[in-house]
Amino acid sequence: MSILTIENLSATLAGKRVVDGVSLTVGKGSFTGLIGPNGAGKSTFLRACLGLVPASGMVRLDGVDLAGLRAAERARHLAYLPQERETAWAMSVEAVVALGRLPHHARFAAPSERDRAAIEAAITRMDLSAFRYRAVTSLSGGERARVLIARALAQETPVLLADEPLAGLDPQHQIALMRLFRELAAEGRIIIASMHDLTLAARWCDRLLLLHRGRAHAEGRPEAVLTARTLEDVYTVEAFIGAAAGGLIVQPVDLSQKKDEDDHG
Ligand SMILES: Nc1ncnc2c1ncn2[C@@H]1O[C@H](COP(=O)(O)OP(=O)(O)OP(=O)(O)O)[C@@H](O)[C@H]1O
Repeated sequence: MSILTIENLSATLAGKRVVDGVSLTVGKGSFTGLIGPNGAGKSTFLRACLGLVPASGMVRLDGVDLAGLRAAERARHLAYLPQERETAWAMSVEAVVALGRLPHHARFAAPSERDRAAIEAAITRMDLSAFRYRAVTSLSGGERARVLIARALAQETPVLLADEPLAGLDPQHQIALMRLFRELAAEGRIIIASMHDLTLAARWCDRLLLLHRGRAHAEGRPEAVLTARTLEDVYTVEAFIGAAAGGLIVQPVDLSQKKDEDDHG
């Protein structure tokens, strides 16, 4: 039973406390949505979990302190999809996905049967077969995003931390990705993904962590976290929250516009 325990995680950047004492415990099979307004600290929280920014607190996977591991070993535990999708070199899609296997074999070693199977599975899952020999630099933003997700999948880690994986994807691929994350969780992985689409977060995540000014403002099941009051307090928007088959629909609305129309109509 894998359990990821994040205790009192804090990070300070340029003298500002950007992540402030955030704790979260998630077990295998869970898909957690990390939500919060721009600048709330979501990316920094994920990067702090990975040891990519100086942080205090503790991140443990099944009791193992991840900060104490060497980079390659940590990469066998945690895969990370960064927010930045730029790729500098004109490598083929297949070669980029294969980079996900680097933590699993000795430098310069030929890919094993297992490596090849993981690369194939990731390419198929991300619907990239038609692109496999294309240079990543020739792909559209959304296609490139899918390549980087495939690279993280090929890493075959028990934990996947994804920073805005939905950004740049069309609705069909957004839903496919949320379904995939649910499947990966059902296979026993731990998924934490930051996102801004609250309806997708509510429908597909089994829990949400809402960050606000670096702190955990709310955490729990989507219905408990996504209340009109919370959305107003944290996002300073009013929202239509409706129940529909498959989960909540959360639609921020500008109620002042409606009021103006009523007043003048
Ligand atoms: N390298 C840095 N130096 C100084 N401040 C930083 C740095 N990186 C991030 N910040 C600040 O930390 C805060 C949190 O940023 P972060 O990127 O973690 O937010 P976020 O919740 O991911 O936002 P978004 O939804 O806009 O991606 C912001 O105020 C940001 O300006």
